[in-house]
Amino acid sequence: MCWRIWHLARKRKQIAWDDARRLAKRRLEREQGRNDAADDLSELSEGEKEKGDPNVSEPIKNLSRINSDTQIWFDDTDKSKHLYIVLISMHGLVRGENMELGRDSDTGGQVKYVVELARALANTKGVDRVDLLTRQITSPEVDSSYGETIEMLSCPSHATGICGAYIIRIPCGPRDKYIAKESLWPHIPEFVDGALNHIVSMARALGDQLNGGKPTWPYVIHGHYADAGEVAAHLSGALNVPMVLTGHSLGRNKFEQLLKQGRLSKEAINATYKIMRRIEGEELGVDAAEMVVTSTMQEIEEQWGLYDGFDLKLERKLRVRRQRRVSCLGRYMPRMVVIPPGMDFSYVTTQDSLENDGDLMSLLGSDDRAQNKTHLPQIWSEIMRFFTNPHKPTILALSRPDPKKNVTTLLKAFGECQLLRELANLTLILGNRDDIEDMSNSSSVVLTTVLKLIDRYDLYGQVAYPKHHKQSEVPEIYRLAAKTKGVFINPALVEPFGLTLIEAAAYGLPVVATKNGGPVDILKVLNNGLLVDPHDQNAIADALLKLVADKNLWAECRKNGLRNIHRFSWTEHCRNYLSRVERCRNRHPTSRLEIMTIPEEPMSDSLRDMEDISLRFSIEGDIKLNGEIDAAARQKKIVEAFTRMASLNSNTGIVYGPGRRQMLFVIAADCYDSNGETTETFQAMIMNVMKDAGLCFGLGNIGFVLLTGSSFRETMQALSCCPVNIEDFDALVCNSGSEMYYPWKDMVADTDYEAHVAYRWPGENVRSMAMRLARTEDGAEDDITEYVAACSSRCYSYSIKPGAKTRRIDDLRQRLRMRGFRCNLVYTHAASRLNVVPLFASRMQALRYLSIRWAIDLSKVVLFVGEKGDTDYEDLLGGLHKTIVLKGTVAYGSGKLLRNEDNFKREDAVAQGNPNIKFVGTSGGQNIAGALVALGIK
Ligand SMILES: O=c1ccn([C@@H]2O[C@H](COP(=O)(O)OP(=O)(O)O[C@H]3O[C@H](CO)[C@@H](O)[C@H](O)[C@H]3O)[C@@H](O)[C@H]2O)c(=O)[nH]1
Ligand SMILES: O=P(O)(O)OC[C@H]1O[C@](O)(CO)[C@@H](O)[C@@H]1O
Repeated sequence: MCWRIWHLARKRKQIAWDDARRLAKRRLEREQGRNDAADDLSELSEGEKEKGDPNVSEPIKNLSRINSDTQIWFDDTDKSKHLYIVLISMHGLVRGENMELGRDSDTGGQVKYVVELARALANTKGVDRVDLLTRQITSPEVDSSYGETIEMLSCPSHATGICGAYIIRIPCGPRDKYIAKESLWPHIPEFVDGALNHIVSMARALGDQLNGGKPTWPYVIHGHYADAGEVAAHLSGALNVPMVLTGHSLGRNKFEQLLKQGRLSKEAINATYKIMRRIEGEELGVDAAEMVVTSTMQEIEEQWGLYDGFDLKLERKLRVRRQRRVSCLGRYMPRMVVIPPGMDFSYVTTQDSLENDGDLMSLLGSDDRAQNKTHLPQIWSEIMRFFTNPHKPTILALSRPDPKKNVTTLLKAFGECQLLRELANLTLILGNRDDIEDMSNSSSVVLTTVLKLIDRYDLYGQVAYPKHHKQSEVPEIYRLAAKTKGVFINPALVEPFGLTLIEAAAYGLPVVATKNGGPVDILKVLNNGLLVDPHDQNAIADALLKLVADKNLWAECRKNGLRNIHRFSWTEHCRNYLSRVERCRNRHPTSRLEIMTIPEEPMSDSLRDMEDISLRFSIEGDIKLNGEIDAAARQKKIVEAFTRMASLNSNTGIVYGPGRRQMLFVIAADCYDSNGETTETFQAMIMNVMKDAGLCFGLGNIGFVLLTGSSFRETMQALSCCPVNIEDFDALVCNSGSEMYYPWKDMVADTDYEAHVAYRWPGENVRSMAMRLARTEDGAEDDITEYVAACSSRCYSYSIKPGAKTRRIDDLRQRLRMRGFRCNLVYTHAASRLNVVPLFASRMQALRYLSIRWAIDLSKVVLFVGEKGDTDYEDLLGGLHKTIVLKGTVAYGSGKLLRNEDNFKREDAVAQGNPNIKFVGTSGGQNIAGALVALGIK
């Protein structure tokens, strides 16, 4: 026993020591990065003063507006915009009515936030349509409403009851399973492709309806939480439209808090919460976002401030340079703005602000109506039945059953404070449950601990913990607590914002709240309660006692909360939000994306679908104009038309350049020998794929694309040894996705594509820095040198000396981020070469670009790869396309230089058992044909 204790203590010490070392190292690296950047940016030379930053398109006089709270949306100009806005909240069970908040740790404030935001934005002048994209879940474990492809959000405040806000459900991952947010990561590429299909169809349909046939691309794509932040980054890159990010809750912060608790090692935290994968999603969101919306200043300074890609001082410095129209030397930081969420006041009544406890008296049996309690909310009796003395004030805690909400410390505080137990009851609303055994592991641990603590302190008759409540009953729960002159408490270890605090204030309930996170800012505005250290149970008990026992303080806090709650308004949020988005719109989709493909012979199905799309919009128009039209029947029709529209692309063939194509075969096998020279397997593999394609489908029906890490010149050289015509390729994508050429168009480079991916490219500014940072500390000067022959304006290539050590991709990317440089990095040629390309350039993004331009359904694309490849190999495996892995074609990959496996594992990036991937033994015809049959495409 002694030995075990000694061993445990030693282990704890070791964890603490390792973490301290890790943190110190990171801090040092960050400091170095910031100093580097600060040094470069410190002087504004005469030359720089002349140069304008290419990323700044707005005139200086407008820039001040972004800092101004007085100028708001549509103060000044054109009110006849037709904006299409895309919001994404990937995880959780999202629906417009009867939300299942608190069902598990995925279903909380964010679900409510995004649905209310979608409604409020759609209700704002100038906004035509808002799509809230989320994951479709068609599992018997959950309600069938989560499997509906489209849900029209009702808007009670709108005269017609609808406002143009929709929830669009995109399938990804296993169709019949609910997947917790921690396990969604490998399915992100599939969600991106599905979302892209939807957005493109919608942009074209809206364009037909409102814009004379010119697609109405999203005004902004807004990702919520790390997972959707990553989705939004890819989508905004694919379309070149502005991106906004809201974190809701941040991984680095959660990680630090969990380490501080000292119960779990870094490895255990990572295994449970996939925290490093999540942090990378957040960093990528910061790389790509024009703007980050936060709920409080604390979130910017103390939470986003922990990220490699953000530094408040550096961001300010860059902003000043932009305002002075001085070059930012290729560095970029997103603008962070505080726009707190609003409250849905439709459930708040004037009674809530009045001193009136009549209903409570009747519930408690002390007035004339005691015999007739039927008019009282059911949930009141559900709570009151727990209490021996229901006349006491109730302390209310309402949260998801998540360990970080820290209700166990609250129970200890209550259980161990005799005076508090005498003065008050405690009500715990912790989601809904039928059987604790059926809850997710973390939720059932919370509930079990709660029950054990109630038993330990013998709190029977003093604590209520009802099993069920509906969303519509939540206002009644706050109301009841207010009527008993109770207090709301949020003791979370860290609370990024805290919607429950503004809800409590709106119903006249004073609060005690954690001092870690958003509540600090909320209480500054509302001044309706006390802040506490959530780790200190005595402080919690003292604060509760103060508010319960001091009638004047209680009344003062109630009054302040009610008086100031209007500061949290969705209408204001939207006006402020749109004004700020308007100021950061420096990127626009290339006009190439506007090309609509016309089927050679118009298909009757397609025409019918087109009619349906128009029908759908006229239906919406009807509903908006005449409230009396039967919304339910219309909704059904809309869904039918929408579903047919979604399949529109797949019904048409692909028509472009050289002719009509039914499918696209994309060759992306990285065939290099150990020296990085292209092997003969490359030519043999191309020949076989083309031969097999011809045998299966007839050559003219298949389009071919090559995706490679080689330069254009090297690619041409390698293909010239191939007994196939270069013109047989419809496109060559070179230098790891940064350049695109069309052999059927005199081999010209697609300059639109280059412009499309160039956004945020630091160009010459990163050229020598990338090389310097890629060397390890103990490396020699000539370990890595520029490989000029492969360089181009959008790709810097570097040779790596055989046997030399270089930094892994994740390490190098982190160092560049710390200096404000945003790039995509790829090791290619069997790790003998590094390509530094624009952030939005990649082989996968090139494929997405072609899919939009040529109106290709991505599920009709077959990608041929080896068993390994360049460091972007993993990116090629996920998505809607099919993949055939040609075994034995690639002997040497670059994968070992991708990332430190301590960070996150391959299974957090690539979906296991993906049915869209088939392996074939050799590239022989029978095998490829067999794989195509197995993939359901022959
Ligand atoms: O049993 C429950 C538990 C919660 N809720 C509701 O769910 C929401 C919970 O929101 P919040 O208290 O803000 O916490 P989280 O669920 O953790 O939400 C995340 O996202 C919110 C919106 O950004 C932020 O306010 C939070 O700080 C952040 O942790 C509130 O509307 C509650 O009324 C219920 O209806 N029933
Ligand atoms: O940081 P964590 O623990 O993942 O949790 C916070 C998140 O939980 C949820 O609130 C559920 O709504 C997320 O959507 C939210 O943003």
